Amino acid sequence: MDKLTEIMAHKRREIAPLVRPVYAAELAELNHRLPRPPSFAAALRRSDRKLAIISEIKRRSPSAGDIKAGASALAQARAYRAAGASALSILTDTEFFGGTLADLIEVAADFSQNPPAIPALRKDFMVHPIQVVQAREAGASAILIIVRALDDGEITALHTAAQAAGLDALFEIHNEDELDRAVMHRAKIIGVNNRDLAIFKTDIGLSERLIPLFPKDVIAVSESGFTSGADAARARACGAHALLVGESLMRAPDPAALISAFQTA
Ligand SMILES: O=P(O)(O)OC[C@@H](O)[C@@H](O)c1c[nH]c2ccccc12
Repeated sequence: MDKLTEIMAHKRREIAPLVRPVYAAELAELNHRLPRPPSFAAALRRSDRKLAIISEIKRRSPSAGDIKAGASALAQARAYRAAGASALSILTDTEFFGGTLADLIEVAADFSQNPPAIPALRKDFMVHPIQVVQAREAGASAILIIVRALDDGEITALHTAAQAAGLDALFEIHNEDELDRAVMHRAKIIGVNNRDLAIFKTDIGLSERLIPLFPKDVIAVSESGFTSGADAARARACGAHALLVGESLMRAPDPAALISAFQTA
């Protein structure tokens, strides 16, 4: 069994006790009642032509092991914001990545009380609309849809729920077939994960192959494996609007210097 399959099996077991029908009316009511989160999509389209940097809070991962065990999500988020990050990606999976939904709640609450708020992606293995309810309540601006991990019915349910709740969706893909599926679902934001989650090999060449095939109106994100301005320059050259960066920023003694190197590549 590859790692993604293992993670998805665990996630389905983890959320099983929470699963219940989630109707459009409930999501619309939630969206109406809660303050509107900052737009994730808008943050990725910068007017100054710099690359948008989605900065990730990730304490550990199956591929890297411990990255920054015990890191404060709030301190990390504040450092990223001060460094000019366009958006955050907050891992909320505990078992494999050492994050929690409480990390997202803490950061979103702090940012809304002490502006400016930058949008946060709930980075988790979404399988059911109940996780969209959680994301909206926690203060997220977007959810992740990993195309390879889901069937088309699940994708429709998640995407429809996200739209009803006022959230954007980042569709994550690894090959041409998954790109076709994301486009069929009318994805507005598509990310190429340069890391193959089955075997943990990272290759920015995957973005160079796939991003030029995106429809012109889609926001293009290149995810994983960025450590230098030279890496970022490759993503920009093939048409990426945004980079999703985790490990190198978590480890950086000065995230601001690295973010600025990525932005101006
Ligand atoms: O730490 P990196 O190599 O900069 O990668 C960040 C991000 O792309 C990666 O964490 C990621 C991409 N897709 C995911 C899906 C689930 C969990 C994690 C991820």
